[in-house]
Amino acid sequence: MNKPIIEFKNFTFKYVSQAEATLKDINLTINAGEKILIAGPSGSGKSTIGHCLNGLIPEIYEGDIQGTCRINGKDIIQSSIFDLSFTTSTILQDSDSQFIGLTVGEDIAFALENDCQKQEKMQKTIQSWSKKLNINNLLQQSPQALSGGQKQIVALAGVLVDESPILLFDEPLANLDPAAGEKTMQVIDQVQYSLHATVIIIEHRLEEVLGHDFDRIVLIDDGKILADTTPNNLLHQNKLQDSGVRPPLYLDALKKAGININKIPKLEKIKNLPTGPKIGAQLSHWIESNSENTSNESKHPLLTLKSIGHRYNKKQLYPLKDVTTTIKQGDFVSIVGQNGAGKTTLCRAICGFINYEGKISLANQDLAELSIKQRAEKIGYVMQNPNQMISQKIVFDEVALGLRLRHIDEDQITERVNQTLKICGLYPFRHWPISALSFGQKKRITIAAILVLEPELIILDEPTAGQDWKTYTEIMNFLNQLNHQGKTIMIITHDMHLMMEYTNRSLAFAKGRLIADTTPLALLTDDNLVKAASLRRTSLFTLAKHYNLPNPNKFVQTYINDERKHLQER
Ligand SMILES: Nc1ncnc2c1ncn2[C@@H]1O[C@H](COP(=O)(O)OP(=O)(O)OP(=O)(O)O)[C@@H](O)[C@H]1O
Ligand SMILES: Nc1ncnc2c1ncn2[C@@H]1O[C@H](COP(=O)(O)OP(=O)(O)OP(=O)(O)O)[C@@H](O)[C@H]1O
Repeated sequence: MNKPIIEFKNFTFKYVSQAEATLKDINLTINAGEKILIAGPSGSGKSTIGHCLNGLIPEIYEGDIQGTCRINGKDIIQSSIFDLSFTTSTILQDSDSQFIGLTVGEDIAFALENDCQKQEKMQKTIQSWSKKLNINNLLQQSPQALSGGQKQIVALAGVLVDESPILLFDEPLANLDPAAGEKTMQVIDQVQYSLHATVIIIEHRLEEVLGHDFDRIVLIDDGKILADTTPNNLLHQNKLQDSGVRPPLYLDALKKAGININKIPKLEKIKNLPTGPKIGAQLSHWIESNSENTSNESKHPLLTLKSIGHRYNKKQLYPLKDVTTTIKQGDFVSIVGQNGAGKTTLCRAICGFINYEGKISLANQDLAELSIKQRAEKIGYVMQNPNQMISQKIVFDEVALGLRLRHIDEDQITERVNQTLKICGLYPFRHWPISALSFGQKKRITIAAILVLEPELIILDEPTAGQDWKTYTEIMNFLNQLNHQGKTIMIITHDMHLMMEYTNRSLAFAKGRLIADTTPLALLTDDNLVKAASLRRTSLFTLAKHYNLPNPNKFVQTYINDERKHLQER
């Protein structure tokens, strides 16, 4: 078991187009059968490490290499992508670029066809994996007709059927609904157990992944390894926060309540936290001294949806149906629920990208009377996949495009674009080619390109998916600021804490239907709704339960109030 399968020795890599090395003097050994989490802020080089494991470096992404990187005993300089495809299976962050087959079934079969498996065995393998991942009803569908989360799960199946010794997952949870995310982590655990595979997961959402066991966390910052240790050791240090990775919420809650977490020996699982009365009493005291209810009831109706429906084709199992609700001026709405439930479809209808049943009005004007361009002046839409939105080569030009199309004066464009780039943390990159940026950085560009237009209603499809904590906070604080200035914001998200902390209202979807329109807290407290909409409670609820706090909701609310208070002070 202790045989190294991945060995980086004094490894430095510089992309051809970069002036500086992206990976700097990496020394990392991973043994066969280990399960490793690679965490670090956006642009720190996590995916670049992944590219070395699957041979994209140096074959596709050329650059200067110093030191060595050996995968399964072979130096990557001497291996081809083809050689490494037998060793490493990769699920990419951007699953769109991963599809080859015409149907989902064909796509999953592709890896097996490469291995020259018999048709019958292939069918069995595909059936078994698609059942485990709950996608057997999608096998005949075209991969391009899947929702964002469905694509992610199909890409995952394509990787798992391959049964390679190294499984590399680059942000596997980014687009999954909370229940599917948890299921995926369980499936990865099972695969590792049954295949004795080496599992490398690149993910910065520790809240979602740390409930599962990892041998080590490798923390990367600015191309260097900042820590390579057990989750428990790392949670006792401040390195995560210092490098901009958010620790799990329950640890933050313990700290906020004045509990010295360094005195607690085992931190990585809530169930292992000491259960004596002391911590519970301290948490209860914190709740009592901090409870206040914040509500910002908004008044004027802005967007009215009446019986909205859309069906892509006759085969569609659960078309969007009968969505009726009114979004008020100044609302900050989260749209949550199951992968494939129709969230993006609803937003496409609101923007007029697709035909729909029913009537949509903005401030009493029927939107059907407007052209898509006129609609876009009033409603800004930030899509899920940045690659579908980007059309320019240089960062500044991409953000300036909308203003240029509207013939705004060039001086004003420079001022507005620069201001937005600063807010989105992209100002230093303004003259960069977009192709040289990380996925997370590209996502931020597309948000900047919409924000710069200052529309009346902004709809964002998972703006924080794949974003590190710093960027997440920057983006959400910026949206929060816009919301406080009166802008109405709707946000599709699978991040339950984001929903709780930032939004005042949640629309929950399942199987094409709007099943709840309520406050985030009320939604997450209702067992039936949580199950039906594939949601998941955050670790704050689990902590409250672990300490038998009399009112878990009040505890969660206290945490949120505290976070909001700090937000206002910033
Ligand atoms: N193909 C490329 N060509 C040139 N530079 C690149 C390329 N891909 C990445 N980089 C550079 O390497 C840096 C690290 O990128 P990488 O994708 O490894 O980061 P990451 O830690 O995975 O980030 P994220 O969490 O945002 O995906 C980026 O800042 C980018 O400038
Ligand atoms: N272009 C398309 N053609 C045919 N069917 C589609 C198309 N786009 C989406 N669908 C189907 O419509 C349903 C709703 O998709 P939608 O993208 O609205 O889901 P979603 O709730 O946004 O999911 P996710 O959380 O995974 O992004 C899904 O079952 C999907 O397979």
